[in-house]
Amino acid sequence: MANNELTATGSETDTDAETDANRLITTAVEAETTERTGVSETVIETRDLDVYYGDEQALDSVSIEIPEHGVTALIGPSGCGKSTFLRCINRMNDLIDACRVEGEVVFKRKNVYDDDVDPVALRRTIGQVFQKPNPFPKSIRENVTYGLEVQGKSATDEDVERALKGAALWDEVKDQLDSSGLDLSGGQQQRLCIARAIAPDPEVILMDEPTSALDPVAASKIEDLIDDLAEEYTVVIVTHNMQQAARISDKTAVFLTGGELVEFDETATIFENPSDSRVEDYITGKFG
Ligand SMILES: Nc1ncnc2c1ncn2[C@@H]1O[C@H](COP(=O)(O)OP(=O)(O)OP(=O)(O)O)[C@@H](O)[C@H]1O
Repeated sequence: MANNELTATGSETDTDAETDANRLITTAVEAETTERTGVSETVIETRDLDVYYGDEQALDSVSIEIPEHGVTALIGPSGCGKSTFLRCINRMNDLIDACRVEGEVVFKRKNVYDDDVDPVALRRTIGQVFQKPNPFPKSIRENVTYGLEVQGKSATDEDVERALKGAALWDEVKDQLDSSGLDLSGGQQQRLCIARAIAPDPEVILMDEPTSALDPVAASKIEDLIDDLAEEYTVVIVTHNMQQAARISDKTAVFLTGGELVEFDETATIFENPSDSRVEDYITGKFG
């Protein structure tokens, strides 16, 4: 959990730990080198989104406008509905029988829950990368070409090279494209999954804690990659790591227990000057 990471700074008292946590986060915000400023169009908008698993409500009337390009981070304590929210965007929740969605998820002016939306096609336009790298037990090349071939398109060598370069993996694997994707390291496997997600040329990439199963060096490479991807794609990322959110995101949404979206703003504002005292309490480690 982020709290543990933030307080594992050798501080002797809670107050010291809080100060250290704030300093770490502020430094991360200040250190963010890529400033993607300017007005961006909304690409995903949810309106009064409620989600239930059986009788349990997981999201409570969430309305948000996510801008095109850049990185939007979703943070909040365990069980507050971050992954549920992410899965609504490309209808991955359809695969969970007990899940019921009410309200709207508008992607480029179209409600993705309209009857005429094909969820499989939607998931190619809104790709997803999961917490644990999950390459197919196939060659590196086949992992990348899969997304194009299920659309009935033949994938060229150029397509493979483009996707692997886009995922910052090409130089490491260009001489072993026919080896199994499972023989790669964890970090390389995650970049292969990113290459697979970008091969069909999506507009949005959803990432659910994409670095939490990786060592710090591999995680740092993925963070750099996310920064590059955000030039071309809209990236929405769930993270438990507040320093990571501060480092890599342009905007941050804070969810709290009960599936409530409490605050959504520029990342610097969320970490340095949040409006809601519950956000400040969460960020300074008072709960969560
Ligand atoms: N497949 C499911 N079936 C039933 N309940 C679920 C399912 N997935 C999530 N939930 C419940 O919905 C709520 C929100 O869960 P979700 O995984 O979206 O939260 P989260 O903020 O992503 O949590 P974490 O940070 O621990 O991953 C929780 O109470 C969880 O138990």
